[in-house]
Amino acid sequence: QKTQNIANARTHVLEAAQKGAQVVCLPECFNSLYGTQYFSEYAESVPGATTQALSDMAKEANVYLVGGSIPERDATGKLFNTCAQLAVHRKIHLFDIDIPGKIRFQESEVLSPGNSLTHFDTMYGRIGLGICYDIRFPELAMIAARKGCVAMIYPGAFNMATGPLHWELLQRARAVDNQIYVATCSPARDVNGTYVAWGHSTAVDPSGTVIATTEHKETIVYADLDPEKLNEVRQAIPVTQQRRFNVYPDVAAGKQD
Ligand SMILES: O=C(O)CCC(=O)C(=O)O
Repeated sequence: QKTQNIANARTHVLEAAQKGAQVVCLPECFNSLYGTQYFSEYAESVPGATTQALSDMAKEANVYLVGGSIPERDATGKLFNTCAQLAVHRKIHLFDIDIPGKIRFQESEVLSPGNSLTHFDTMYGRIGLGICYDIRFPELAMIAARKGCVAMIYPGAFNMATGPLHWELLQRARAVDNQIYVATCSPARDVNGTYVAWGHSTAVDPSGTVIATTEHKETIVYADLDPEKLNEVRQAIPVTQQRRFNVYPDVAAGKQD
């Protein structure tokens, strides 16, 4: 299954590149099944076999590749949900929720959280990373934007309960608050799986408009990042220059608790 998932990723990365994509993102847990019962079985070291395969396919396709995420096992045996290509981002906020009658999921039963923010530089601008549940925490995108990121990318797998409620809303919120692009990449929906993903990989522009999206089947979603659009939005509604950190010093200081 893992080998097949990696081969499938390679096929799609090459196809995306062939159609002109320059930055490509894979879904959350793209090489494994998603569920606390599966992470240990699929986990591997970073760097490891999957990250090597990602490097190879990025080179072959000649793209910047955001490697979705994979279950990672570190040297001490701890497990993480990790995006491991270009930059290593370990999911900071573990997905622990309990909506009675709908969904209970406790990543923290088996995973440990990452403890640092991640961004990387490309020739198209600086890009920030988060994984799925991380998108619910506006601080990541806010800090990324303040560090000059033009986009946030979130590999993610929302579900049938929270997907319709919040998936698009959160992307548009992160985009409009920070006047950046936001892109998400979800696994396709498998109704026979133990975790049924919402799908709907999407891209949102800095004005908060959805510029590309899809339903729940396997596909590739394409969008253009336009530096002019960033300037236009930031000049028209200049909130990025109008912040008054002296009025909210806690935010300015990046206060923890
Ligand atoms: O925040 C949600 O509703 C879903 C999050 C999730 O599926 C994840 O973090 O993997």
